[in-house]
Amino acid sequence: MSEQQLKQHRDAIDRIDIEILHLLNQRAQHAREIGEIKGGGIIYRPEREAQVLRRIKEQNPGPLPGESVARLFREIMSECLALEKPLSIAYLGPEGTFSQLATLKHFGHAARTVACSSIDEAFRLVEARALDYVVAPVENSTEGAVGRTLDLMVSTPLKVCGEVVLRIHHHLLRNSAGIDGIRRVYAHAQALAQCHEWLNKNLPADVERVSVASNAEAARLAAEDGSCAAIAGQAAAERFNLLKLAENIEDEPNNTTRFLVLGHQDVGQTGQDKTSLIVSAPNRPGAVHYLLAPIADNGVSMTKFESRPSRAGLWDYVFFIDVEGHHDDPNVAKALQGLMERTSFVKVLGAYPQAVL
Ligand SMILES: O=C(O)C(=O)C[C@]1(C(=O)O)C=C[C@@H](O)C=C1
Repeated sequence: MSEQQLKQHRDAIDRIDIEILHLLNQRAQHAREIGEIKGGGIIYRPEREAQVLRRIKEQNPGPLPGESVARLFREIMSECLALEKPLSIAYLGPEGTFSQLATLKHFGHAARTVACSSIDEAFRLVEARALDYVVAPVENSTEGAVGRTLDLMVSTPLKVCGEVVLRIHHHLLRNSAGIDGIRRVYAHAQALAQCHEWLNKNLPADVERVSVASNAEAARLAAEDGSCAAIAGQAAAERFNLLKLAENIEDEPNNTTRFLVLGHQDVGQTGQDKTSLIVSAPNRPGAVHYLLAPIADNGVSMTKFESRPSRAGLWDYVFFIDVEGHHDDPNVAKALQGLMERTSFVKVLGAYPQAVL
């Protein structure tokens, strides 16, 4: 390519960048005016954001991939929303955890993310309206449910208004090169379990495995002591300046964690939604089958079914159920009505758009 051709393309990029700049600011001006119309009401509208991102993916002519343009527009909306009112989001800290990554993936980088010392504290701060939303891990594809989040959902007045699905990649991190001399590996219990086979194959049997409160805490400890390693993600590696001795060491290559976003609002329909609910059933043969019949009878698909012992009575269970559709969709509404006729405890946690990114 000649210098002349290069210059022509760069001149075109310069012109386009200025056009994009003006268009971005026009967009932001509309968002600011929408903020004034909302007049102190609810600013964050998950249903509208999902529609914007889905439309962008559908109408994307390329060559940029749909996922990439959706990520860019995620950030554009994040900045536009911050002009209306900056949001503060609680997550299970410290900084550098997968919960923080999930929060940024969902709300974009203009949101203020606030690290909390426990999932309980994160819920409490949002319940007390000190922060706007909480992002809490609810299930991992390899390790299953996050019990504490499920337990909190039974009693919280908060409503589920979104979901985030995050691919989880774990790395073996250390403050110097090579595996020799590692005496101990720190990680969150779930990360240790998710990398169990890799550790068996690749580290000497006498290396101690120590579970700590978070992956970021593991990275912090490994940064301080050269005889220790950590299992954690990219964000923690960067934050604590650690070397990656081995990448993507999770046993299950499609390892994903699903998070729920909770706040104080109801979310409208988008046509591609989920509804989360909790029901209880007595511990009798056939009770669960009888209870769930209205879901199948109304043609509603169940995407999750998780049982947990109820705190109320010995051997009674509560069931965490996700179904496709919004609780205002006619078939879902009928299924819920049927459930309510068959059990004394149904709590609809919320309806929200299916994850777009
Ligand atoms: O449509 C709105 O209600 C807006 O406030 C605009 C906008 C956007 O930037 O597109 C910003 C924040 C909302 O969460 C949804 C969309």
